[in-house]
Amino acid sequence: SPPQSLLSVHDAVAQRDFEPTLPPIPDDVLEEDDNSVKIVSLIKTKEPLGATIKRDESTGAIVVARIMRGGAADKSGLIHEGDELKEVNGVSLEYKKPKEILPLLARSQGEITFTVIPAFARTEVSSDKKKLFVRTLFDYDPKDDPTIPCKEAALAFKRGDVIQIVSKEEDTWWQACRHGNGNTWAGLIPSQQLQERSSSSAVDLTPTGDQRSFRLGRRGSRARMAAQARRRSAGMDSLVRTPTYVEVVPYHRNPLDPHRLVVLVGPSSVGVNELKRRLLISDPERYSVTVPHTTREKRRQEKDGVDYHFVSFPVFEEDILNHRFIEYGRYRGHYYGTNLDSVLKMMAEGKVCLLDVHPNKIKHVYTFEFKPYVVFVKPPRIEELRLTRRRAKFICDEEEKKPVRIFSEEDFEDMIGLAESMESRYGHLFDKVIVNGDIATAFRELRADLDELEKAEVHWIPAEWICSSPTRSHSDFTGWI
Ligand SMILES: Nc1ncnc2c1ncn2[C@@H]1O[C@H](COP(=O)(O)OP(=O)(O)OP(=O)(O)O)[C@@H](O)[C@H]1O
Repeated sequence: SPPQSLLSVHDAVAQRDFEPTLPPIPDDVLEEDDNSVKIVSLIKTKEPLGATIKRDESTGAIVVARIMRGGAADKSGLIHEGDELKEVNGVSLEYKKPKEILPLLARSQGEITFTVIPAFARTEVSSDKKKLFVRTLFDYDPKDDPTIPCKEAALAFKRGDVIQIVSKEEDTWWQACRHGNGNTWAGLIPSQQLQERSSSSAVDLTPTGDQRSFRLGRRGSRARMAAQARRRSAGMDSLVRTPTYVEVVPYHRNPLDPHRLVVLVGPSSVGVNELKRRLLISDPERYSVTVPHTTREKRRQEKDGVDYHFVSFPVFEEDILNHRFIEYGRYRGHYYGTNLDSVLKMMAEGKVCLLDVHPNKIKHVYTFEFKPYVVFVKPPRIEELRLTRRRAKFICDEEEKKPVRIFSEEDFEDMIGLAESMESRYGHLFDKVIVNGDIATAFRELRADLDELEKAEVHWIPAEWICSSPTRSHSDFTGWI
């Protein structure tokens, strides 16, 4: 039994300069998970304990990353790799970063008490980590599905819902249940293979040539003709795999973590800038945008780092080669661009950074470091565009004689067409869709959604952010105790 083995550990190590003991658990400590919590005391000398700790990115827990062979922690036999540390000398580690914990430990000498959840107990407690969760990328209503073997046994869902897959035994029908509403029974859903096979609709994969420029070239008549040609050829292009499900994992945001990057995308002139502007003025303390980089000369009234980051050609080009630019372009002989470092800077300042890019740029920030929350701004139906944009003017092309003009029917059609191709091509990356009909309504909806994001206990983020990031250097900070 555990006490027996601990005693023998005690005997084995009592002669040395540290002394593991297992004191009784005080009544007031963590009583809700009583049987999974263990209190461990070690006597610490000037020597380190011989362990490293890190923060588990998906749960936010502080866990033992490594036990160094032959070190004090190792010899005690009381702490193991994967154990979660809850408290040190009665001080809760919740929301603490490894680098804040290290001084706590460095200061202590003599008896040092850890409250831990052993790794074996943790796997039961947080077995959510083992479960398979997916975000659905299509609407599913069994009532409209003639192929489902039993409509009553099916699970309906809306695109964007998070569901748990409980069985993949059959190739055609999987079993899934909703997360968190207490319903434990599962329902049938189409398997990935089945869904891919049954939706034979072609998805337009043509590159959408409208590089959403950052305030530089606007779409001129040539671009418009190209857009029309693209739309005509739509459907003749290669088929893509239909988006079905994407694996997600829970992420519990530590209040001290940077805010998620908010990426706003949408067809040109749909109103992305307008919404961004309203967010910024609604709460300038909270929201911010990045300062672009440029190689052009600083004008007298401009401030470096405020209007632009003014850099030389070689510096700019080196950053291009190092993939530091999310997007960049040349205008009148000079480079302009949005650099990853300026995004990180805003995030480090505790701001909600708003980034406005073409959806084909999302991939540059599609990592755990940025945790992008992607909002797609979509035009309403054409009737509503006509009504709401009656008086709106937009910048269509700086090269044209009349760079600012009112919307034409053709502009509305282009906007809707582009929105459709963006949605079919990048829709799997969108966390939220806002229809920008009436601007006040769209803004309210966006603002409310971002407020909710701030408060959310669990964020469902793509599993690929956790699994395939080899260089999570600073978030996977390892502290040496
Ligand atoms: N819901 C709306 N109702 C009326 N006018 C709108 C609405 N949304 C945006 N506008 C107006 O439409 C014009 C274009 O909007 P905006 O500049 O925000 O587009 P954008 O998506 O940022 O375009 P671009 O990518 O080309 O810069 C602006 O004059 C803006 O005020």
